[in-house]
Order: sequence, then C-alpha cells, then structure tokens
Amino acid sequence: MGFKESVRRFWPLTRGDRRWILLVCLSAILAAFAETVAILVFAELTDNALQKGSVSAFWAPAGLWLGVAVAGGIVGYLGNSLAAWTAERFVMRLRARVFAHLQKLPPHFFQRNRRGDLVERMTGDVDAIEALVVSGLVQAATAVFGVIFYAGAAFWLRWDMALVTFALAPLFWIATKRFTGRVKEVSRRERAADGAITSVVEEGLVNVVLTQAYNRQRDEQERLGREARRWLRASVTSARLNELYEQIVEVLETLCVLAIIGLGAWEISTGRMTLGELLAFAAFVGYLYPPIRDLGQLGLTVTEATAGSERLLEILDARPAVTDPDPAVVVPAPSRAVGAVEACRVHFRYPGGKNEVLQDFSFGAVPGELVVITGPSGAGKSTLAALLLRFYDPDTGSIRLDGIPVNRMPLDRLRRNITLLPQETLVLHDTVEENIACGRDQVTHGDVVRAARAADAEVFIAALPDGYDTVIAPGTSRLSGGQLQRVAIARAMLRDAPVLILDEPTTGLDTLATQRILAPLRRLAEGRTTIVITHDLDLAMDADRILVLDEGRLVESGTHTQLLAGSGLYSTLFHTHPPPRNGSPHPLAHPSSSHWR
Ligand SMILES: Nc1ncnc2c1ncn2[C@@H]1O[C@H](COP(=O)(O)OP(=O)(O)OP(=O)(O)O)[C@@H](O)[C@H]1O
Repeated sequence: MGFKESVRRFWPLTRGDRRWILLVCLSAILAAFAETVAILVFAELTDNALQKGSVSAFWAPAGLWLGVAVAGGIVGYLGNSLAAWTAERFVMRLRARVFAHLQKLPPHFFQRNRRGDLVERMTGDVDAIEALVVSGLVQAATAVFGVIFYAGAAFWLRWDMALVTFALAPLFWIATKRFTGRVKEVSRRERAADGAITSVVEEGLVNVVLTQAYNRQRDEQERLGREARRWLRASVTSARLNELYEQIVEVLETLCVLAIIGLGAWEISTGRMTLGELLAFAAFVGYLYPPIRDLGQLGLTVTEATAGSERLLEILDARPAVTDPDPAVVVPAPSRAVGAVEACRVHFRYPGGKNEVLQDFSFGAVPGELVVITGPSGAGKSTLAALLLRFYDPDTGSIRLDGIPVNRMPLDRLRRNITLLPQETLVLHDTVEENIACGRDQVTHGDVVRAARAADAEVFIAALPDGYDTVIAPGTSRLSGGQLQRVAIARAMLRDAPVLILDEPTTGLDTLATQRILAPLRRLAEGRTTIVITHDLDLAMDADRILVLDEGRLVESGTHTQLLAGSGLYSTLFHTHPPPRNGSPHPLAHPSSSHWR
C-alpha cells in the first residue's frame, strides 16, 4: 500500500478542520516571509551601520527588524498552537473511528488478533498516520514556502552564486531516496514488535496468578525478553538509519557552506559583493537547509506512516459478521418483544472454520419456559447463544424472536430484548452502582437498590468500604465469583429483557455460592423465556425442557425424568457427572427440590 492510498483513506477524517489546516499553512508562509525580511534588514545593517560605523543608520532598520520579529513570533505561536490542536483532533477522530469499528467486529476477530497488538495499533499507528495527514501536510507546506522564499531571495541577491550552490541540492534527494525503503521495512518491524511487547505484558498481567502458581515467572520473562530483543534490533536499526541520514546531510551542508564562503571571498575581493550581501546570501542558503531537510524527512515520515496505515486498515477493512438490516426489510414490531424464541433448521460454521458447529438445529421457547441446553464440551452450546444474540448469522436456517427473523430487526432492538449472563461476569471499571445500572438507560438509585435486593446482593454491597460507590475493576478480587454473579443478576433484573440466556451460571462456584445465586436467578427467570447453557445437570432437573447437543446436533430433548428413563447421552452424562461437592448430598440434586421455581 502506498502513500496515495493512505491519504485517500484517511484524508476524509480532516473534514471540518480543513480551514484550520489552511490557516496553519498560511501562518507558516507569513513566518517564512517575516524571516526573509529580517535577513534583508540584517544585510542592510551590516553594510550601513556596522561596516561604516554609523549609529544613525542603525535605528530605523533595527526598529523594522524588531517589529518583524514580534509579528513573526505572534504568527508562529498562533500557527503552531492551532497546528497542535488540529493534529490532536485528527488523532481523536481517527481513534474514535477505529474503536467504533472494532466494537462491531465479531468475537473471532478478537480471538485471532492479540489484544496488545490491537492496543498498539490504536495508539502508535494512529499517531504515525496523524504525522502524515495533518502534521505532514503542514510541514510540507512550511517547507515548500520556506524553500520558495529563501531560494527566491538568494536568487534575487546573486542568481549566479545561487545556481552554483543549488547545483548541490540533488545530493540531498539522492540521500533521502536511498534510505526510504529500508526505513519503511524497519518501522513496520518496530511497530509489530511494539505490539508484541504490549501483548506479552498485558497477557502477563492478566495471567499473573497462573504464572505464580505454576512458577512460570522465568518463562514469562523470557517471552518478554524475546519480544524485547526483536524490538531492540528494529529500534536500533531505525535509530541507526536516521542518524546515518542526519550525518550525511550534515556533511552535504558543510560542503555547501564552504562553497559559499569560497565564492564569497572571491566576489568580495573583486568588489562585486558587499560583506552584508554575502552574509545575507549565506543566511538564506543556511535557512534553506531546514526546509529541504524537512522535505527529505517528510519522505521518511510518509514511509513510516504508510506502514502504520496498513496495520490500521487491517482493522478498518475487517468486516463485521452482521450488520443492521436495510430499513426496507425491517419488520415493524413493538420495542419490547413478548419473548418467543425459535431456531429453525440452523446450520452454522464459524468464518474460516472447517466443521459445521451446528447442524440442522431447531428448537423453540416461550415466555415463562425454562429450557436447559446441555451436552459435552465443544458441542456448540455457547455458539447457539452467539446466534441468538446475532453475533453471527446462520449459514442456512433462521433464528426468530416473536416469529420475526432476527436479521430483519435492528440489532439494537434485538439485543435490547435479550439479556446474556456470560460465563465470566462483565465488570466495568466503575462503581458497583454503575456496574448494576449499566444494563439500562435512566436508572435511579432506588432502582439499583431494588435490583440489588432482588439479586441478594444488598448485604455484601453495604459491607463494601464505600457501599454502592465502591469502585470495582475487571480482574480485581474485591468481589468473589458468587458476589460478582449477583451483581450481574442485579444488572439483568434492571435490564428487564423478556429473554434471558445464562451461560454456565454456576461455573466456578462452590455449593454454597451456587445455592446463594439460585434464588435470585429464579426471581430473574420468572415470566421470561429462559435458556440456560450448562454442564451442571443439577440445574437441569426441573427445566421444562432439556436439549442435549452433541457435535452440533440436537440428539435428545425432553424433561429430566423423560431423558433419564432412556439410555441416551443425557442419562450417561447424568450418571457420570461429578458427585455433589463437599460430600453431602447436593441440596438441589433431589428431583423434588425445585430450585428454579
Ligand atoms: N471463533 C471460533 N472460530 C472457529 N471455531 C470456533 C470458534 N469458537 C468456537 N469454535 C468451535 O465451535 C465448537 C463449539 O464451540 P462452543 O463454544 O459453542 O461449544 P460449547 O458446547 O459451548 O463448549 P463448552 O461447554 O466447552 O463451553 C467448538 O469445536 C469450538 O472449537
């Protein structure tokens, strides 16, 4: 991917700020103009005030110089501040756009890309693109106008000397060209290594308990060390290339300066030039180097930015697995669904996956009904939840809510009507109150307290250091698994959607913790269409219907008693499933102990 493509893709993000960018360029032109005037005044001062030793010839040019310097300073200050503001707004907009797109991408995208690398793309690569699209443009305009003014003034002073000096200019371009390809390759490696380091650190932090428990500290350090060495190599190569380039340019500059001094000495000795003119000429050529160098550097910035663009466009070009339907095909329906859920002859394979994860799967559930989906690991149970929430569309067959195919209703409407309680409770880095309230808009403190009470969470929340205002965060251990689950139940209560999907609600909980969440879960399930995905067959006993999945197929369906009477997979799973924890009979394991109702 090249420069043009990068600009074509990212330039639209400058909409709304283009007049400011133009203003910044104008201020750069004015600053270059002020500099040119100052140098000419300096030549006049040298010839008339310094060489002739005349104080009276000093005042007028000095005043002019000071005026120009102050005006140039103000313009420069305003221009640079505006440039920083515009650049940061661009970064904000680009990051928001990529982040918004990321949020639409399907689960498998995040399974296939490391989190740390995505973070690096959202930070380092976004900055690199800004350096191309906004700062790069301003830098280019500043450099081009600098070259025009200073070269123009040098020609105006002595065109013949200017020609000789500028004959050396192509050397700068050759030097830049030779470095461009290498720099692009190295900066791509550097960015990828940056991403890998962030990933290792991030994964290390998430898995720190596992690392310590399994004595894997050294392995983790080695993993970081490996990535750090790759980064070091790329980073040092990049610094080395940049330094080499700088030094070559420096030598070329010295060559130019020597040429001017030599020619100037000759010209002054023959009386064709004054000292003031020579100094002004040398100053113009000297002032010419930074913009020429900037133009050369710009080449390097462009190459670095195109490497970043490629990585960012990989995200932006990843397609969401599902999109909102065309308004023309949306079936009108009340915002709150009744809650009848149906899957009809569903076949599904994950994008890029080899096998069908669900095959010819059909079922239905209505409000007030409790359907348990069970089966061996990998049977496709969680996939079904993903299809009901429309994270993916089935390859064939349909999923319906209240008889309407889910791909014919806005995603927002569908998901508002379903509450998912995933295996791992989602925790926001926020207060307990916000963590409960986040399920719905416009929630009062009273609503939160009522939901917490119904979820049996009130007592432990009150015991927290700041009660409802206690800040919790993902991965912190302030709340136990069971307590977190009850926060999630309170959130679901408040959300009050007609369809409820519980994915392994008792995973990781001991008997007591399980017992504590059953009553709140029962209250939550009341009157809703409840689908429970579980291995825990204690939960299946008084389900209205149990669906047994095996390798993506529905192999059995019925009540606990019906299925146990047969000798199918359910009965095998039930008789081999772990005995009640802590040795005593599971208080809920008895078929007569109705723990859902
Ligand atoms: N993103 C994915 N890409 C490809 N295959 C996937 C993806 N996610 C899951 N699978 C595969 O789909 C199959 C069903 O997975 P699923 O998570 O639905 O099973 P499950 O019955 O819920 O298992 P468990 O009880 O262990 O949670 C598995 O073979 C799994 O490897």
